[in-house]
Amino acid sequence: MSALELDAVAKRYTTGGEVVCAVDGASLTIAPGEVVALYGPSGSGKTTLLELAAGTQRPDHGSVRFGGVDLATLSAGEAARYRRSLGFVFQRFYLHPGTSALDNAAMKLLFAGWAPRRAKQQALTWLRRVGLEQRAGHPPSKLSMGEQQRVVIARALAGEPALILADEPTASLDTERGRAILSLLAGICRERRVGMLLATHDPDAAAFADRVCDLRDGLLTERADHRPAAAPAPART
Ligand SMILES: Nc1ncnc2c1ncn2[C@@H]1O[C@H](COP(=O)(O)OP(=O)(O)OP(=O)(O)O)[C@@H](O)[C@H]1O
Repeated sequence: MSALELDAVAKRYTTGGEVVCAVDGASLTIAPGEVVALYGPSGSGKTTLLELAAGTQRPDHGSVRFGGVDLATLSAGEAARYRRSLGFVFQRFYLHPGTSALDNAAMKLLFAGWAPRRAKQQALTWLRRVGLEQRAGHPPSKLSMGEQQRVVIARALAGEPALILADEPTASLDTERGRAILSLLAGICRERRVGMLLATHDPDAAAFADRVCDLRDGLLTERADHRPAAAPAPART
């Protein structure tokens, strides 16, 4: 069964009498462990589609289902629980500056009510998995951009997410570090059977996806001839 299914989803914004069709009848499925890129220029509707997938926006038409359940039918509490089950990886890291990589990676678990010791153990497991165990005690200011994004990935995966929503996750990184991060993230998603919707305007990032959907003015077209890029050699980030 598909993890996420968008069926003929449309979303318009009206501002000052002007109507913008941000997403125009998009249909898309993501299976567990599948990495799907939304590739398009600024303003093409990528973030809106991610928000529809997260349930933070409601479609004007069509449906968004997760595990077969239409998000529109969820109560406020169920919708909040669904959002908590997602892992978010953004261009900006949103790391807490005053605390260590370990505390940052554990933060979501602590908010979710995990006991501190267990949360830190889980966070450390994921920092180890992304190659940052030796830097666990460092605050974000003492980490490189690539290392900070690895903390974000550890934070997202520590909660054992049902789905990862990534919005331009490599935009703050140079090409080599971006490739290393994407390769790591895509590899973990496939290994853990977690689907990922990856919004990007970077062809290098899209290349790591199993499938690529081109977005233009809210219209989505899946590429028929896409083949995922091979993982690059490990690089320092
Ligand atoms: N809250 C909003 N109110 C009005 N218009 C909006 C709103 N959010 C997005 N839009 C418009 O919808 C269209 C799609 O925007 P969206 O942010 O989804 O695209 P994007 O591909 O993610 O762009 P970017 O890469 O620049 O973030 C754009 O024309 C944008 O101006």
